[in-house]
Amino acid sequence: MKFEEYHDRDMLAIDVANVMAGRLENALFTHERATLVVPGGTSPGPIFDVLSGARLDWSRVDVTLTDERWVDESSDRSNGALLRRHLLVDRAAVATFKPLYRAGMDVDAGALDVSAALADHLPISVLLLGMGADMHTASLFPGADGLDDALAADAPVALPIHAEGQEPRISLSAHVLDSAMSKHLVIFGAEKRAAFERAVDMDPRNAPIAAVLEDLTVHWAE
Ligand SMILES: O=C(O)[C@H](O)[C@@H](O)[C@H](O)[C@H](O)COP(=O)(O)O
Repeated sequence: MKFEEYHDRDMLAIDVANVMAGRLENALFTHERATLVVPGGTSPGPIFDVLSGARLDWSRVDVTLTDERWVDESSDRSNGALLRRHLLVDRAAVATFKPLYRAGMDVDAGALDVSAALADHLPISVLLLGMGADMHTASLFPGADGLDDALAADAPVALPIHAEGQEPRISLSAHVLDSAMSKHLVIFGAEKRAAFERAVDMDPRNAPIAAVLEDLTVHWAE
């Protein structure tokens, strides 16, 4: 695991976007298509704004999310809508977006459908993760209903997660995230840095980020 510290969030966004673009390009040298998986939330937007302009063959890139709130894209809670605004624009507009939300399905049925839809697009070529101060990543929240299943080695690709205070969520499973070829975590601020430093020695059931540490590069700014 590597820990990269940046002078500020703008420098981090530019560098992380550049690293991710380079890893996508490398994947496309040896594979017909590449799979890019990114989080929602408030941290990654500036990275997307830079990455979307990267000069690479986006027509051969499949983009999906680490997790999604089980809401329509018209909701301001939708991670899919966030991607359409910030990542699937500019040169990246021609990438193939594979949303996790399924209108007309409940999250259980949706998770089965997503698992089938993503099976042929694994392993992930480039993964960007976020993390909460509670050490959750994707929608793998400590104490959530569905977390133990999502941490299992034989977990399906995607699962429903029900966490206190959250709308129903769908999340990629820990082993799918952990098996990504290039893995990056973006966290900001002292609280999340301290939480991450505690998490590395914790049980993933209490600190789900601990389930995806292998070969992870952490990108941090105040
Ligand atoms: O649906 C989401 O919210 C994200 O996918 C989630 O996994 C996010 O990465 C963390 O909650 C951190 O969120 P912030 O970047 O907003 O702190």
